[in-house]
Amino acid sequence: MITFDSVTKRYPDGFVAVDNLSLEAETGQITVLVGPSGCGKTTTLRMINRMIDATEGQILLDGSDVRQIDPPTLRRGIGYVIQQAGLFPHRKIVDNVATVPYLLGWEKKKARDRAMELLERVGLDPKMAQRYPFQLSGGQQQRVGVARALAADPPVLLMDEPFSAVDPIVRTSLQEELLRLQAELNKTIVFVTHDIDEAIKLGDKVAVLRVGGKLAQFAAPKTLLSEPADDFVREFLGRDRGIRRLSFVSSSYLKLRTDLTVTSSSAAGPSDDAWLMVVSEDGKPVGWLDRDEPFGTYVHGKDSLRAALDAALLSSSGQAVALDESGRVVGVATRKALDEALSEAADG
Ligand SMILES: Nc1ncnc2c1ncn2[C@@H]1O[C@H](COP(=O)(O)OP(=O)(O)OP(=O)(O)O)[C@@H](O)[C@H]1O
Repeated sequence: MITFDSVTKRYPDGFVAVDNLSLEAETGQITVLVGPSGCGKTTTLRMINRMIDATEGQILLDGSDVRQIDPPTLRRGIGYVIQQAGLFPHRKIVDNVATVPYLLGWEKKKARDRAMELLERVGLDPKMAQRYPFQLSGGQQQRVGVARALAADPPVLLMDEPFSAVDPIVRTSLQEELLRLQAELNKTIVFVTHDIDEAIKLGDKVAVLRVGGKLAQFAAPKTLLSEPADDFVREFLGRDRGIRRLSFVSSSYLKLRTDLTVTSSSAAGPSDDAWLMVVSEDGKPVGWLDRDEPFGTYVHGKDSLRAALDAALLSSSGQAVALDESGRVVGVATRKALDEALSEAADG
């Protein structure tokens, strides 16, 4: 766990970049620092590995004051990923990833084997290992940056806007990759971004900072969206806060109709105006009976209410087709069911 205890950073010119910050970044979780430009995110992050020293207060790493640990020892246990990866341009990818193991005196083969294993882990083709950084795309370079930070298996990972220099599609896949990796590795990650959507997607907890380095709110994404502490946080979260909050509401509350499905073999014409979902022999959705309209599906109980609503909006039926995890139809969520679930979500 990383504990900030009343930490202030005053730069030599007197400027206060971080003001009396107290928060805890839990072990094995992703803690995101988010806020507008200049609010002190990078300063906060760099005080953890002592690239910058705090002026007042204490930062504790599993109970030990980081000021009492000499910086090289401290940094051995802390991986660091920055924007645009910061790779060494004249070193091959494999050697970039093996940088820290080499510094730690690992034998060359062991260091390279570790680098190859990590390249695969972050989703890169092993063929990339022999290339130089300029021969990789921005997204690939970021993956290498993550692999390099993980090379010595540090328990803590600091990430400073690591995905902000890549296009939105690559960015989404890097975010997903990070969540997948984190599910396996359980690192203590402190992640800086100015993008609130990224913060909400990645953070177990999110610290919203305001200019002047003051903590505005520190909470789980769900709480931020439902109970922003003040107008600054509310505005920073943006306009569609209500819709985004549905991402944290389970679809398991939706009441399903099982009488609105028909099997392909028994399908007859519609008896009334109801939209009936035709289901194949093996339980998969085929389409609406006698209506050439698209349909949307979601995984019941696993996907969020937002996903179910999105599925419903994909056809003029206004209904979402509920599947189990193996893709078999378990029922249909009607407009009425969605409406009820939405009112409950609005209350809660
Ligand atoms: N060495 C320094 N001396 C004086 N002021 C500094 C110094 N370094 C940073 N600052 C100021 O401290 C404030 C916080 O900077 P910091 O880089 O931590 O912000 P940030 O939230 O990471 O911003 P961004 O999102 O733009 O990267 C800024 O106003 C910056 O100008």
